[in-house]
Amino acid sequence: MEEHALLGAPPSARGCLDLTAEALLWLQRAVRDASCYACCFEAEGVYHEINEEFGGVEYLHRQPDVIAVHGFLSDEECDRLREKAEGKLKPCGTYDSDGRRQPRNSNRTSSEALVTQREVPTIIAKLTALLRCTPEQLQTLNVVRYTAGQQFKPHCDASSGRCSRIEHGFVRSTRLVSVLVYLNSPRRGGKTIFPWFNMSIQPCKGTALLHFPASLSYHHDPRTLHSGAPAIEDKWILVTWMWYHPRDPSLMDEANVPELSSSRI
Ligand SMILES: O=C(O)CCC(=O)C(=O)O
Ligand SMILES: [Fe+2]
Repeated sequence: MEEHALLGAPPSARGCLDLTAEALLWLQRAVRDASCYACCFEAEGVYHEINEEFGGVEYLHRQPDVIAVHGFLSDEECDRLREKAEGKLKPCGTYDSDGRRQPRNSNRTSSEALVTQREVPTIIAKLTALLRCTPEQLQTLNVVRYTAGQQFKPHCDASSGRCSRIEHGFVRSTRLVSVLVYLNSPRRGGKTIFPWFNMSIQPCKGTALLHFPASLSYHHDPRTLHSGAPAIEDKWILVTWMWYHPRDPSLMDEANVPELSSSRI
């Protein structure tokens, strides 16, 4: 792999990260995108502002911003979420460019269970306070479990421009904030990795991790490429995304999503 004008030597050559060939291809494509959008980062790179006064906020990286919120969920809230989802998990799907769910996909080998907002009112209140958004801007929450060897290969959580039609009930919108909350603390494996700036985060129970996949002018930020590295021990997370616009309830109504259990968190 040649040294790149923007990136310098690839990360593996610098001995920082052992990237797969696939990840390097992603990076090359990201570099191409980045040169297209280089001017936008300065001129239009305005991102959603979260509530920095929310307890536990720590910037792990700036431009692009990656934020940890320590103690976002209590141990008990994490345990109760895992209990809710246990036994209800199904293999994760992925979504094509038209937002259609694709069955099992080798890029994302974990299992998931959707959690309706009515089951987790306390968590929704925390999310809306932290993100400064309405519940209707939140994509239906998802509890995800990775067992040994399972992973989510390098990807970005938004693509350029508004989504082509309807995704998860959101119309011609985009994801402004990605939120994942670690529900346990595996000691080995399962790191969240941002190869662009060589950052890897070891899951820590109750910590939320935020990044900003697209700007307020709908430019996706290729620097936010990230992956969930293969798990060694079980890894559990809660994931959701804050969208630019509220969901259209006639297209995706959580009233039609079955509850995982009768307990409320
Ligand atoms: O599991 C992780 O650490 C990353 C998950 C992720 O990127 C996603 O669900 O979009
Ligand atoms: Fe992601």
